[in-house]
Amino acid sequence: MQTIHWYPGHMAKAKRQLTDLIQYLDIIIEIRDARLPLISHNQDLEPLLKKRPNLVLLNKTDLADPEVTGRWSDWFAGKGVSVVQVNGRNGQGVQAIWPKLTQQFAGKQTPRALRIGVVGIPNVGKSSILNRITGSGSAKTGNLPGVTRGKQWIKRNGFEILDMPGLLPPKINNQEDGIKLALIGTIREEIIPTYDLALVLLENYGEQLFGWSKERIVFEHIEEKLQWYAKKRGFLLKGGAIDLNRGASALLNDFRNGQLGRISLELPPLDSGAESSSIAPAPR
Ligand SMILES: Nc1nc2c(ncn2[C@@H]2O[C@H](COP(=O)(O)OP(=O)(O)OP(=O)(O)O)[C@@H](O)[C@H]2O)c(=O)[nH]1
Repeated sequence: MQTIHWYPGHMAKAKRQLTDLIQYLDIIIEIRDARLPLISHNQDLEPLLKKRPNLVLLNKTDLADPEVTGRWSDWFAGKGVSVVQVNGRNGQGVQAIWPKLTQQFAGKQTPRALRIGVVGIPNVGKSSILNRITGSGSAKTGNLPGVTRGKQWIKRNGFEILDMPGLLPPKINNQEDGIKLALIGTIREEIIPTYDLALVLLENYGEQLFGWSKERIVFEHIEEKLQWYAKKRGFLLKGGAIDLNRGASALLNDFRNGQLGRISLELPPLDSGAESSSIAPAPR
Protein backbone atom coordinates (compact mmCIF):
# COMPACT_ATOMS: atom_id res chain seq x y z
CA MET A 1 0.00 0.00 0.00
CA GLN A 2 1.25 3.49 -0.81
CA THR A 3 2.64 5.80 1.88
CA ILE A 4 -0.09 8.04 3.18
CA HIS A 5 0.42 11.78 3.48
CA TRP A 6 -1.51 12.70 6.54
CA TYR A 7 -1.62 16.43 6.81
CA PRO A 8 -3.02 18.24 3.78
CA GLY A 9 -2.95 22.04 3.67
CA HIS A 10 -6.65 22.47 4.42
CA MET A 11 -6.08 20.88 7.79
CA ALA A 12 -3.54 23.57 8.67
CA LYS A 13 -6.26 26.08 7.81
CA ALA A 14 -8.75 24.19 10.01
CA LYS A 15 -6.33 24.44 12.92
CA ARG A 16 -6.04 28.21 12.47
CA GLN A 17 -9.84 28.55 12.33
CA LEU A 18 -10.18 26.44 15.45
CA THR A 19 -7.70 28.65 17.29
CA ASP A 20 -9.82 31.69 16.34
CA LEU A 21 -13.02 30.02 17.46
CA ILE A 22 -11.88 28.61 20.77
CA GLN A 23 -11.02 31.97 22.29
CA TYR A 24 -14.75 32.76 22.56
CA LEU A 25 -15.70 29.53 24.28
CA ASP A 26 -15.97 28.65 27.96
CA ILE A 27 -16.94 25.02 27.47
CA ILE A 28 -15.84 22.65 24.72
CA ILE A 29 -17.87 19.64 23.74
CA GLU A 30 -15.65 17.32 21.76
CA ILE A 31 -17.34 14.71 19.64
CA ARG A 32 -15.51 11.47 19.04
CA ASP A 33 -16.47 8.34 17.20
CA ALA A 34 -17.56 5.60 19.62
CA ARG A 35 -15.77 3.06 17.41
CA LEU A 36 -12.45 4.93 17.79
CA PRO A 37 -12.56 7.01 20.97
CA LEU A 38 -8.84 7.80 21.11
CA ILE A 39 -7.91 7.71 17.45
CA SER A 40 -10.74 10.14 16.63
CA HIS A 41 -9.13 12.65 19.01
CA ASN A 42 -6.19 14.92 18.22
CA GLN A 43 -3.91 14.91 21.26
CA ASP A 44 -1.71 17.63 19.74
CA LEU A 45 -4.58 20.05 20.19
CA GLU A 46 -5.04 19.46 23.89
CA PRO A 47 -3.32 22.73 24.87
CA LEU A 48 -5.61 24.50 22.41
CA LEU A 49 -8.64 22.73 23.87
CA LYS A 50 -7.79 24.31 27.22
CA LYS A 51 -5.89 21.19 28.29
CA ARG A 52 -8.90 18.91 28.00
CA PRO A 53 -12.33 19.13 26.41
CA ASN A 54 -14.89 19.71 29.11
CA LEU A 55 -17.23 17.07 27.83
CA VAL A 56 -16.58 14.19 25.45
CA LEU A 57 -19.45 12.75 23.42
CA LEU A 58 -19.01 9.25 22.06
CA ASN A 59 -21.16 9.48 18.94
CA LYS A 60 -22.38 6.84 16.48
CA THR A 61 -22.92 4.43 19.36
CA ASP A 62 -25.39 2.57 17.13
CA LEU A 63 -22.41 1.46 15.01
CA ALA A 64 -20.11 0.40 17.86
CA ASP A 65 -20.16 -2.74 20.00
CA PRO A 66 -22.22 -1.63 23.06
CA GLU A 67 -20.15 -3.72 25.45
CA VAL A 68 -16.92 -2.10 24.27
CA THR A 69 -18.50 1.38 24.40
CA GLY A 70 -19.46 0.69 28.01
CA ARG A 71 -15.83 -0.21 28.75
CA TRP A 72 -14.74 3.06 27.14
CA SER A 73 -17.15 5.03 29.32
CA ASP A 74 -15.62 3.38 32.40
CA TRP A 75 -12.10 4.03 31.10
CA PHE A 76 -12.81 7.74 30.60
CA ALA A 77 -14.53 7.98 33.98
CA GLY A 78 -11.40 6.48 35.53
CA LYS A 79 -9.39 9.32 33.95
CA GLY A 80 -11.83 11.91 35.34
CA VAL A 81 -13.20 12.77 31.88
CA SER A 82 -16.95 13.38 31.57
CA VAL A 83 -18.40 11.29 28.77
CA VAL A 84 -21.87 10.89 27.29
CA GLN A 85 -22.81 8.17 24.78
CA VAL A 86 -24.94 9.59 21.97
CA ASN A 87 -26.49 8.87 18.62
CA GLY A 88 -26.56 11.97 16.44
CA ARG A 89 -28.82 10.32 13.92
CA ASN A 90 -31.78 9.68 16.22
CA GLY A 91 -30.87 11.93 19.16
CA GLN A 92 -30.53 9.09 21.67
CA GLY A 93 -28.51 10.13 24.73
CA VAL A 94 -28.34 13.80 23.79
CA GLN A 95 -30.53 14.95 26.68
CA ALA A 96 -28.00 13.49 29.13
CA ILE A 97 -25.58 16.24 28.10
CA TRP A 98 -27.44 18.91 30.08
CA PRO A 99 -27.25 17.41 33.57
CA LYS A 100 -23.53 16.68 32.96
CA LEU A 101 -22.89 20.30 32.00
CA THR A 102 -24.93 21.66 34.86
CA GLN A 103 -23.24 19.32 37.34
CA GLN A 104 -19.79 20.31 36.06
CA PHE A 105 -20.31 24.05 35.82
CA ALA A 106 -23.08 24.81 38.33
CA GLY A 107 -22.08 27.35 40.92
CA LYS A 108 -19.54 29.09 38.68
CA GLN A 109 -20.26 32.77 39.03
CA THR A 110 -20.04 34.38 35.60
CA PRO A 111 -21.30 37.78 34.42
CA ARG A 112 -22.97 36.10 31.43
CA ALA A 113 -24.15 32.67 30.31
CA LEU A 114 -21.35 30.18 29.70
CA ARG A 115 -20.58 29.71 26.01
CA ILE A 116 -20.35 26.26 24.48
CA GLY A 117 -18.78 25.14 21.20
CA VAL A 118 -18.87 21.76 19.52
CA VAL A 119 -15.66 20.44 17.95
CA GLY A 120 -14.53 17.20 16.32
CA ILE A 121 -12.71 15.63 13.38
CA PRO A 122 -14.38 15.41 9.93
CA ASN A 123 -17.57 13.36 9.59
CA VAL A 124 -17.79 12.53 13.30
CA GLY A 125 -21.31 13.98 13.58
CA LYS A 126 -20.71 17.59 14.67
CA SER A 127 -23.58 19.11 12.66
CA SER A 128 -25.99 16.33 13.62
CA ILE A 129 -25.26 16.79 17.32
CA LEU A 130 -25.33 20.57 17.09
CA ASN A 131 -28.76 20.39 15.47
CA ARG A 132 -29.91 18.12 18.25
CA ILE A 133 -28.66 20.30 21.10
CA THR A 134 -29.87 23.54 19.58
CA GLY A 135 -33.18 21.96 18.50
CA SER A 136 -36.70 22.93 19.48
CA GLY A 137 -36.96 25.10 22.56
CA SER A 138 -33.84 27.10 21.72
CA ALA A 139 -33.84 30.81 21.01
CA LYS A 140 -31.37 32.51 18.73
CA THR A 141 -29.77 35.43 20.49
CA GLY A 142 -28.67 37.21 17.32
CA ASN A 143 -25.15 38.11 16.37
CA LEU A 144 -23.02 38.93 19.36
CA PRO A 145 -19.74 40.75 19.39
CA GLY A 146 -16.77 38.51 18.84
CA VAL A 147 -18.51 35.99 16.68
CA THR A 148 -17.91 35.51 12.97
CA ARG A 149 -20.55 37.42 11.02
CA GLY A 150 -23.62 35.35 10.40
CA LYS A 151 -22.80 32.93 13.20
CA GLN A 152 -25.05 33.00 16.21
CA TRP A 153 -25.17 32.03 19.81
CA ILE A 154 -28.24 29.97 20.60
CA LYS A 155 -29.64 30.01 24.12
CA ARG A 156 -30.42 26.67 25.64
CA ASN A 157 -30.88 25.62 29.27
CA GLY A 158 -29.00 28.66 30.56
CA PHE A 159 -26.01 28.19 28.21
CA GLU A 160 -25.18 29.82 24.88
CA ILE A 161 -24.16 27.50 22.07
CA LEU A 162 -22.27 28.60 19.00
CA ASP A 163 -24.21 27.39 15.97
CA MET A 164 -21.03 26.59 14.05
CA PRO A 165 -18.97 23.46 14.72
CA GLY A 166 -15.19 23.63 14.97
CA LEU A 167 -13.24 21.24 12.78
CA LEU A 168 -10.42 19.37 14.49
CA PRO A 169 -7.79 18.21 12.05
CA PRO A 170 -7.35 14.47 12.58
CA LYS A 171 -4.05 13.35 14.02
CA ILE A 172 -2.77 10.26 12.31
CA ASN A 173 0.01 8.68 14.31
CA ASN A 174 0.69 5.71 12.05
CA GLN A 175 -0.60 3.66 9.15
CA GLU A 176 -2.86 1.60 11.40
CA ASP A 177 -4.64 4.65 12.81
CA GLY A 178 -4.94 6.05 9.28
CA ILE A 179 -6.61 2.89 8.07
CA LYS A 180 -9.07 2.89 10.94
CA LEU A 181 -9.94 6.54 10.28
CA ALA A 182 -10.40 5.70 6.61
CA LEU A 183 -12.68 2.79 7.52
CA ILE A 184 -15.03 5.11 9.43
CA GLY A 185 -14.95 7.62 6.55
CA THR A 186 -12.77 10.37 8.02
CA ILE A 187 -10.04 10.01 5.42
CA ARG A 188 -11.18 10.19 1.88
CA GLU A 189 -10.77 7.82 -1.01
CA GLU A 190 -8.09 9.96 -2.69
CA ILE A 191 -5.77 8.97 0.14
CA ILE A 192 -6.51 5.26 0.52
CA PRO A 193 -8.21 3.74 -2.55
CA THR A 194 -11.53 2.02 -1.90
CA TYR A 195 -10.34 -1.27 -3.31
CA ASP A 196 -7.30 -1.44 -1.00
CA LEU A 197 -9.34 -0.38 1.99
CA ALA A 198 -11.97 -3.04 1.29
CA LEU A 199 -9.23 -5.70 1.26
CA VAL A 200 -7.84 -4.43 4.56
CA LEU A 201 -11.33 -4.52 6.06
CA LEU A 202 -11.87 -8.10 4.93
CA GLU A 203 -8.45 -9.22 6.10
CA ASN A 204 -8.77 -7.73 9.58
CA TYR A 205 -12.48 -7.83 10.35
CA GLY A 206 -13.92 -10.28 7.80
CA GLU A 207 -14.06 -13.24 10.17
CA GLN A 208 -15.65 -11.14 12.93
CA LEU A 209 -18.21 -9.68 10.53
CA PHE A 210 -19.07 -12.77 8.51
CA GLY A 211 -18.13 -15.77 10.68
CA TRP A 212 -16.63 -17.66 7.73
CA SER A 213 -14.97 -20.33 9.83
CA LYS A 214 -18.30 -21.40 11.36
CA GLU A 215 -19.63 -21.81 7.83
CA ARG A 216 -16.41 -23.64 6.92
CA ILE A 217 -15.67 -21.11 4.19
CA VAL A 218 -11.96 -21.07 3.43
CA PHE A 219 -10.09 -18.65 1.20
CA GLU A 220 -6.77 -19.20 -0.49
CA HIS A 221 -6.18 -15.55 -1.23
CA ILE A 222 -7.40 -12.21 0.11
CA GLU A 223 -9.08 -11.25 -3.18
CA GLU A 224 -11.27 -14.33 -2.92
CA LYS A 225 -12.85 -12.69 0.13
CA LEU A 226 -13.83 -9.71 -1.96
CA GLN A 227 -15.07 -12.00 -4.70
CA TRP A 228 -17.19 -13.79 -2.10
CA TYR A 229 -18.75 -10.53 -0.94
CA ALA A 230 -19.34 -9.12 -4.45
CA LYS A 231 -20.91 -12.40 -5.52
CA LYS A 232 -23.10 -12.51 -2.43
CA ARG A 233 -24.33 -9.02 -3.37
CA GLY A 234 -24.92 -10.17 -6.95
CA PHE A 235 -22.42 -7.82 -8.57
CA LEU A 236 -21.72 -9.47 -11.87
CA LEU A 237 -20.34 -7.92 -15.03
CA LYS A 238 -21.59 -8.72 -18.52
CA GLY A 239 -20.23 -12.16 -19.36
CA GLY A 240 -20.53 -13.32 -15.74
CA ALA A 241 -17.28 -12.00 -14.21
CA ILE A 242 -17.56 -10.66 -10.66
CA ASP A 243 -17.50 -6.86 -10.34
CA LEU A 244 -14.88 -6.45 -7.62
CA ASN A 245 -14.81 -2.65 -7.70
CA ARG A 246 -18.52 -2.45 -7.10
CA GLY A 247 -18.15 -5.06 -4.39
CA ALA A 248 -15.43 -3.00 -2.68
CA SER A 249 -17.55 0.19 -2.66
CA ALA A 250 -20.63 -1.66 -1.44
CA LEU A 251 -18.65 -3.39 1.29
CA LEU A 252 -17.35 -0.10 2.68
CA ASN A 253 -20.77 1.55 2.47
CA ASP A 254 -22.44 -1.38 4.18
CA PHE A 255 -19.77 -1.35 6.89
CA ARG A 256 -20.06 2.41 7.48
CA ASN A 257 -23.86 2.24 7.63
CA GLY A 258 -23.77 -0.53 10.21
CA GLN A 259 -25.39 -3.05 7.88
CA LEU A 260 -22.71 -5.62 8.66
CA GLY A 261 -23.25 -5.32 12.40
CA ARG A 262 -21.91 -3.24 15.27
CA ILE A 263 -18.16 -3.26 15.61
CA SER A 264 -15.61 -1.26 17.61
CA LEU A 265 -12.23 -0.67 15.99
CA GLU A 266 -10.34 0.36 19.12
CA LEU A 267 -10.30 -1.05 22.65
CA PRO A 268 -9.42 0.87 25.80
CA PRO A 269 -5.62 0.88 26.24
CA LEU A 270 -4.09 -1.39 28.80
CA ASP A 271 -2.76 0.36 31.92
CA SER A 272 0.72 0.35 30.41
CA GLY A 273 -0.68 2.56 27.68
CA ALA A 274 -0.10 -0.14 25.05
CA GLU A 275 -2.72 -0.50 22.35
CA SER A 276 -4.77 -3.61 22.81
CA SER A 277 -5.83 -4.05 19.20
CA SER A 278 -3.84 -4.15 16.00
CA ILE A 279 -4.47 -4.23 12.31
CA ALA A 280 -2.65 -6.01 9.51
CA PRO A 281 -2.28 -4.61 6.00
CA ALA A 282 -3.83 -6.76 3.32
CA PRO A 283 -1.27 -8.64 1.25
CA ARG A 284 -1.82 -8.03 -2.47
N1 LIG B 1 -25.22 5.81 12.18
C1 LIG B 1 -25.00 7.04 12.63
N2 LIG B 1 -24.75 8.02 11.76
C2 LIG B 1 -24.55 9.26 12.24
C3 LIG B 1 -24.60 9.56 13.63
N3 LIG B 1 -24.34 10.90 13.79
C4 LIG B 1 -24.14 11.39 12.54
N4 LIG B 1 -24.26 10.40 11.61
C5 LIG B 1 -24.08 10.50 10.16
O1 LIG B 1 -22.70 10.76 9.91
C6 LIG B 1 -22.56 11.59 8.77
C7 LIG B 1 -21.77 12.83 9.15
O2 LIG B 1 -22.53 13.58 10.08
P1 LIG B 1 -22.35 15.17 10.22
O3 LIG B 1 -23.23 15.62 11.32
O4 LIG B 1 -22.49 15.83 8.88
O5 LIG B 1 -20.82 15.20 10.65
P2 LIG B 1 -19.82 16.44 10.71
O6 LIG B 1 -18.83 16.12 11.76
O7 LIG B 1 -20.59 17.73 10.86
O8 LIG B 1 -19.16 16.33 9.25
P3 LIG B 1 -18.18 17.35 8.48
O9 LIG B 1 -18.94 18.62 8.25
O10 LIG B 1 -17.88 16.59 7.21
O11 LIG B 1 -16.95 17.53 9.30
C8 LIG B 1 -23.98 11.90 8.30
O12 LIG B 1 -24.31 10.98 7.28
C9 LIG B 1 -24.83 11.65 9.53
O13 LIG B 1 -26.15 11.28 9.23
C10 LIG B 1 -24.87 8.49 14.54
O14 LIG B 1 -24.91 8.63 15.77
N5 LIG B 1 -25.07 7.26 13.97
